[in-house]
Amino acid sequence: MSFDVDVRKTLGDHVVAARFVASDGITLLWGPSGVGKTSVLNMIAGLMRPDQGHVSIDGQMLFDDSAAINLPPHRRRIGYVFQDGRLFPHLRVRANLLYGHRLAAPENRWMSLQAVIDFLGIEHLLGRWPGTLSGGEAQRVAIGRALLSGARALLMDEPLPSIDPARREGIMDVILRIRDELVLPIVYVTHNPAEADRLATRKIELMPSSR
Ligand SMILES: Nc1ncnc2c1ncn2[C@@H]1O[C@H](COP(=O)(O)OP(=O)(O)OP(=O)(O)O)[C@@H](O)[C@H]1O
Repeated sequence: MSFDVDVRKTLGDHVVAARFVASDGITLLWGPSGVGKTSVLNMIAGLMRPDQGHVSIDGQMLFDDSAAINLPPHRRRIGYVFQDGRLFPHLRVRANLLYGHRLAAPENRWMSLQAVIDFLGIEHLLGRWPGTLSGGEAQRVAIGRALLSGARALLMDEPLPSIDPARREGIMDVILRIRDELVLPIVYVTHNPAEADRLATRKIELMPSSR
């Protein structure tokens, strides 16, 4: 499994640009605040359209401006885990987990609900409302929802700062197990050097540039 990303977009006075090829492991996007890390994740996910470039995963072109290819987010099979979890507040944990699973084509559902529950240790949370979860619990559910959607890669945008420091270690272990046991490639954004050193297989440094 590999990413091939070469994207460029002008946002106001800034030009956001990133170019990398990444195989398995955790690819860290690194750089100062405002350089465009989240924008690059959004371009990979299909939530923001690059002005130029391409995004492919495992040889399948997801975006290519020169060939007018631009797959919508739900057809990219890329899971996105946000800093704040973003669970659906009106659905219990079980329904949140199953949301993307029901929409995924059966042949892409490579993990069952039970396998995800066991992997993340969240059996006891299934009947809870998102509003009652701790930051760490909510983040586990968000990761579970991404895995159940049939994702072949994950994007993670600062998934740890919203979590109580005592629970961060547990989520970091989950992320390392996703890398090593599930062998899913992850593109990861953090500002924390210790987290970066612990997790990064490779580091892509984004440089500020103006137009
Ligand atoms: N939709 C948009 N329209 C205009 N400008 C935008 C848009 N989205 C982001 N920007 C700007 O583009 C720049 C890059 O933002 P982005 O959030 O990608 O940076 P970042 O590196 O993730 O920052 P941080 O580390 O602070 O989260 C910022 O100057 C931001 O204000």
